[in-house]
This record gives sequence, structure tokens and C-alpha cells, in this order.
Amino acid sequence: MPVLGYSVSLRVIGSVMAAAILVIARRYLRKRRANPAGLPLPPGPPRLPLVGTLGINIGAPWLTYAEWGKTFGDLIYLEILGMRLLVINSDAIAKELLDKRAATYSDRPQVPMVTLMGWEFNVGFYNYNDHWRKHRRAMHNVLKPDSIRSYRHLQTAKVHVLLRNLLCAPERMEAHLRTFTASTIMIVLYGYEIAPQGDRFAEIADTASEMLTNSFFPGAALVNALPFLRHLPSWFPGAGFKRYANICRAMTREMRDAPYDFVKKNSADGTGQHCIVQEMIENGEEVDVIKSVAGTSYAAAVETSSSAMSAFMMAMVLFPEVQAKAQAELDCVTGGERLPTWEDRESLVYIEALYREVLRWCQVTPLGVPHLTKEDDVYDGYFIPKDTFVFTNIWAMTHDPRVYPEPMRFMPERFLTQDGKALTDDTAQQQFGYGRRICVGKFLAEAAIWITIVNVLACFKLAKAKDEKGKDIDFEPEWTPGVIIHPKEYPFHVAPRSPHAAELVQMTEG
Ligand code: HEM
Repeated sequence: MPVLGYSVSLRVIGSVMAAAILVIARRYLRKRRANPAGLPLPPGPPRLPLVGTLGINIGAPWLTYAEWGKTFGDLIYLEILGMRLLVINSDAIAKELLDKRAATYSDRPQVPMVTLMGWEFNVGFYNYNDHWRKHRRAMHNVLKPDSIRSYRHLQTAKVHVLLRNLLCAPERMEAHLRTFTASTIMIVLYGYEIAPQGDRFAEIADTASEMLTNSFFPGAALVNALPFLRHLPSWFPGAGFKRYANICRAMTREMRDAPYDFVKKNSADGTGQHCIVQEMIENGEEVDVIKSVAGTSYAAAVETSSSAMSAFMMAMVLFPEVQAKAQAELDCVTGGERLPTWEDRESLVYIEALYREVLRWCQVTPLGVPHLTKEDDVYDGYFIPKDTFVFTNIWAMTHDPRVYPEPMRFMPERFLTQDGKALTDDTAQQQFGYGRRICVGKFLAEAAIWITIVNVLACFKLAKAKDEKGKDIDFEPEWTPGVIIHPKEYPFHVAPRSPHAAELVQMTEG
């Protein structure tokens, strides 16, 4: 028996080896066919079999990639559990690949958990095809600069609510910023006023977004790596990801349908107000397109915009001299007698530079949203295979000391000419990504950020909190991990700049 057992084992080992050789040979041949010139992959750290590249800072991978850039250059190739990754550390290469070779670099990776959770309606996750084109066109139509101008009065009204909230409960600044971004996008999209507490629409949308952010726990990661597992029934041992996904799916459905029904009902009652969904109905867009575009916009707007605004607040706490200079400029224009308006923008040159510096300094999506290569490509003598995830290291680009000396310093002067004029070209636009997948909501986001910055500066002074001895409490800025990141809690003090500034805030009521 042992002899038989031994010979069976030998036979098994033999067949496994033969299969392995076959797989390796086929892979090699496929590689040769795809890469006939046998070009090298872009440089990168050594890769171990199966696991691939190790040593990545999971909480802040953009920092690892920026560091590796010093050794390997601005284009780095990695592999993680069989996935191919390309990291671009330079704006010029990102433009060359994602803008100029858009046909190859505009796809998105598909993640099984996203579909299971009902998030597949999100236009940002669509494959690069006609379905995406149709939605993107509809979205651009309502979010382009000319279209969003008609929502400025709503943005201003919501900023005034933010100012009043800051006056009443300054210590809840972070919560106010979030309410502000959610209520602004809800009124612009659906003409819907969020209730100050426990709003159903806002709650389901926020929970569904949070569940998506948290959907990379081990079981879910496994289904992402082995998509056939999505067919497991939810009662199956180890299929907890499926039960999690089902809960989220019910929420994403409601998040997409309920606010749309609200607009339809108001429109039928004659009580509706001008909003993006109403505009799309009037433009004759398909119901499905409207629901997806609006649901995507809410999800894409809240976390991102509130992150940028929090970063602005933190910058003002850390760099009081910048705040004082900006406030001096504002006072020259408004005389300190009124709140600033959109019409003041051209006169506020330093604040224009400050606003650009916010976009450079803050880190909303440090690695952007991954693109996927649709075809093999060759760049600078390197072979870039089809189905490679492409990450733009926006953090590295906006913190490159060769372009922005002392990158962690908040210095609006970077965006001014020698004689104090605003630079004509806006060089810090990387925050919104590249190519055909560039952020479609960027004009709305930029407008919201600018109007918030000027109004907060007009009314409040942000400063470091003080300890019991009256000394400033120092801190280093830190960010939460994730695709969209956010300043971590820090000690601050916010108060009206003067009794008159407080009066101006109160006068916005009614
Ligand atoms: C500070 C605020 C924002 C930042 C920093 C930001 C950033 C980004 C980035 C980096 C991308 C990926 C671009 C790429 O693939 O190269 C993106 C995509 C997208 N953003 Fe934004 N975004 C912001 C606000 C908004 C808002 C307000 C909306 C909608 C109203 C929005 C809607 C979208 C959509 C739909 C996509 C996916 C586009 C596509 O795949 O075709 N974003 N955004």
C-alpha cells in the first residue's frame, strides 16, 4: 500500500507540475503575443510570487508611492495579489496618458461588491462605453458652468445657514460643514430641504455611502478577488458579505428612487421648484438616467466637498497670517459692512489664490479614482498591459517640492504673479482628476468652496484652541485613511471676528 500511495503521490505531483508548466507556458506565450517586442514593464519595487509588491503604507499609500518615486521615477509598476497597478506621480505623464490617450485609459475597474450593494448605478463606476457616454452627457448638461449659475442663490442661502450654525454652536463646526454640503446638494438636485435632525433621505444616502466605504472587510475582499463567490446564497457559511450587501442594496434603491418621486409629486402638485432633476425631466431625459445621475451626484458631492472645506478651516487655524491677509483684502472690498457676494470674486485676488491653494494643499482623493487600461500600451519604452489599474498620485503631484517648494506650507502667494496678480492659468486642478473621467461636478464644487471661503472669512476668526494656561495647543495636520480622506479631529477655536460680524450673520435670517 505505501508503495502504491507513493506512486499515486508521484503521479499527482507529476500532473500538477505538468499543469503548472502548461499554465506558465501559456502565460508566457500570451505575454509574448501581447508584448511581441518583449519590452520591460515600468520600473517598480521587487514583486514576490502570488502576493506581489509588499511594503505599502495601507493607511496612506500615496506617501509610499511618492517615496518610491525617488527611486523608480514618476511611473511605477506594482502587482498586488495578481492585480496590475500603475502609479503616476507626475502631472505631465498623467496628461500624456489619461488626457491624450483617453481611448486606452478611460475605463474603470469593476468591483463585484459594488454591484452586490446596488451601487452599480453610480456613473463614476461605469465601464467606458456608450452607456457611460449617455449618462456623462446628461450629467455634464446640468453641471456645466452655465447651468449651475442658476443655483448660486441656493448655494448662498445655504452658506448663510452655515454661518448661523457656526455662530450658535461653533464647537460643532465639522458637523455643520457636512450638513451644509448635504443640504446644498439636496436643494440643488431635488429642491428638497433637509430636516435639521434625522432626515430620512440624508440618513439613507449617508449610510449607503458609509457602507460602500467600509465594504473592504475580509469576506468582501474575497468576493472582489474571486467574483464567482457572488453566487453563494446569503445563508451560506462565510457569505456574510452577501447579507451586508443586501442591507445596503435596499438603501441604495431607496436613495435613488425616493427623492426622484418627491420631485415628480411636487411637479404634479405645482409646488416644485427649479432643481436639477426638474431640469432633466424638462429636457426629456430617461427616468433611469435621471435617477442615476442625481443619485451619483449626491454620493460624489458630500464627502468630497466637505473634506475640502474642512481642510480650508484647518489651514486657517494653522496659518493665521494668511487668514489675516485675506480678511484685510475682504474688508477693503466690502468695507466690513456687508457679506461678500459672487460679484466680488474678480476684486478678491488674494482670496482667489488662497482658494487655489486650498485645492492644492488639501487631499480629497489623494490617489484619484482608478482608471483601467482597455488595451495594451507602450509608453517611454515600457509595456503597459491591458486591464492595469491606473492611479494618479494627486498627493505627490500637488506636494512635489520641485513644483511647490515647502509643499506642506499653506502659501497662496504660489498662485500670484510677482506684482500680486492672479496667475492666468489654474495650475492646481489635479484634485479633479484627468481625461474623459475628470470630475463632472467640479464647477459646482468649486463654486461651493469659493462662496464658503469668502463668507467664513468675512465673519469668523479661526484659531488654535488654548490650554488651561492660555497657551496655543499645537498640532500636526492628519488625515483619515480611505479613497476620500478627511482632516482628523484637531483642537480649534472659532468665533465671530467682531460684534458687527455677528450682527451680519444674524441679519441673514429671514
Ligand atoms: C472638492 C470636491 C470634489 C473633488 C475633489 C472631486 C474629485 C473627483 C475626482 C478625483 C474624480 C475622478 C476623476 C478621474 O477619474 O480622473 C471625480 C469623479 C467624479 N466626480 Fe468629483 N469631486 C468633487 C466634487 C464632485 C461633485 C460636487 C460632484 C457632483 C455634483 C462630483 C461628481 C463626480 C462624478 C460623477 C465623477 C465620475 C466621473 C466619471 O467617471 O465619468 N464630484 N471627482
